[in-house]
Amino acid sequence: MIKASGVHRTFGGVSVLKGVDLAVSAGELVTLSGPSGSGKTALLSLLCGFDFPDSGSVLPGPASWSACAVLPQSLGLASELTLEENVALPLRLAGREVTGVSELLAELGIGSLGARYPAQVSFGQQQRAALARAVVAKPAALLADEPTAHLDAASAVAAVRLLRRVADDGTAVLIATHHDAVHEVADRVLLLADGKVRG
Ligand SMILES: Nc1ncnc2c1ncn2[C@@H]1O[C@H](COP(=O)(O)OP(=O)(O)OP(=O)(O)O)[C@@H](O)[C@H]1O
Repeated sequence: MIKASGVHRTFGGVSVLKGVDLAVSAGELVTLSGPSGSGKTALLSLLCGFDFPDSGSVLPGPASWSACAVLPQSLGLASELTLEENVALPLRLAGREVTGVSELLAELGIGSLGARYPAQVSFGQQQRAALARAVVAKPAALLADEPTAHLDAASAVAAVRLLRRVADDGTAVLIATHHDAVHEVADRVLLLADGKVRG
């Protein structure tokens, strides 16, 4: 479950989020649209506990990869680990068997790059590895910020198909995106504008 109730957040005296309410249930894929600078990234940061609201409450907040996986715009891959090791990380941290890593990389078209380090692949390839890392542990919640922003059309199709399947398998998925291809597979499309969520 992903939830925001009455969330307010001000940066440097500018009120960006002015009472945001939203809820995403297990098995639901919800997209968040809104103009550049409307606060989509700020809201995802609050929901995953990277930041804290001035008032109001959020779920899940700070959590493990298995409870809430995050695909930030900056990706956050560990530079000292190969792509394969990055993707395996949530499973290792949870003490779980490492399985499904090469299948995910292959599904996203980067099956031959698993032994490379992030600096040795393109940003779009890094983005696909970060997506694989976000879904590998079948998290209860998944927050993705512009997950197709750096992908070509074919790679974006594979990414969108994977995100939809993850939701169908029971994860609550919230995606900030400008891409129609992602909105098209959503159960609901929300709009963040003037500091509030509608839709
Ligand atoms: N840590 C911060 N410190 C100061 N201002 C911030 C901070 N985080 C966000 N902001 C401001 O909050 C507003 C919303 O930014 P945010 O990145 O959330 O927008 P966005 O909707 O994700 O935009 P985009 O679609 O371009 O990614 C912007 O005006 C931004 O400058």
